Amino acid sequence: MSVVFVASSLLPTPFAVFTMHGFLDEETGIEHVALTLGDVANGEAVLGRMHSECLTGDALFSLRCDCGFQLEAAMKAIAKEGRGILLYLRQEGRGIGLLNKIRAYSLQDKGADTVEANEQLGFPADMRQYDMCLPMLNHLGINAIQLMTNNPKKIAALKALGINVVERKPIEFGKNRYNQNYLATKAGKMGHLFGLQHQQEKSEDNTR
Ligand SMILES: Nc1nc2c(ncn2[C@@H]2O[C@H](COP(=O)(O)OP(=O)(O)OP(=O)(O)O)[C@@H](O)[C@H]2O)c(=O)[nH]1
Ligand SMILES: [Zn+2]
Repeated sequence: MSVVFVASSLLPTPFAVFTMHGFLDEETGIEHVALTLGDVANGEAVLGRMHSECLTGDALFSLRCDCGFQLEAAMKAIAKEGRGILLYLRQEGRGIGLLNKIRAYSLQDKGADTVEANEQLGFPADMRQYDMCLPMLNHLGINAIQLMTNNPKKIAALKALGINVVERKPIEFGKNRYNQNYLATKAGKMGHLFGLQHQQEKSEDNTR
């Protein structure tokens, strides 16, 4: 995989003024983004999130999933810490793409769960790769991460790439009546770790 750095700029947000770094996968033409805050290259472990694109949740306020809430919570956590990294990975719909995700949602409207819907379309439940993370983190001088995730497969994939995940930080936000089944399937069929977050963090901000 040939992922190269292209350009950096400031990105003011309601939470902090991040620095935004753009990367290009020269083989596929896919553009990825990293947001950093503070000195992330000083050798100390960095609070981080590797967030896969979810146009519906991240930009269109969808309540079908928890993605947008997790994205906002991660940015807020990094802002609170004053230091951290968010990789925004352009692998929509766990890698099947936006239009196939809409096809999958259509099947879910008829009763399939999120895994069954992918399978009925001929895809595995999760097609994501995390290879692009390594060149992005290397470019930014980061070698150890406190990772915000509930997904043990994400941790395993990053570790397999040689990324030093020193700690997992739960990130449970955005539970609502529309994503109950989605979250239950994540926990039941995909091995996600739920229910371990501190009560205080839960009550902090569950809705936008
Ligand atoms: N195929 C499919 N993809 C979905 C569905 N709901 C959300 N997604 C995608 O699932 C991915 C979620 O990414 P993340 O939030 O980074 O990862 P995660 O595996 O949920 O793990 P966490 O780190 O615990 O959030 C995004 O690419 C979404 O577009 C769905 O019903 N079907
Ligand atoms: Zn989503």
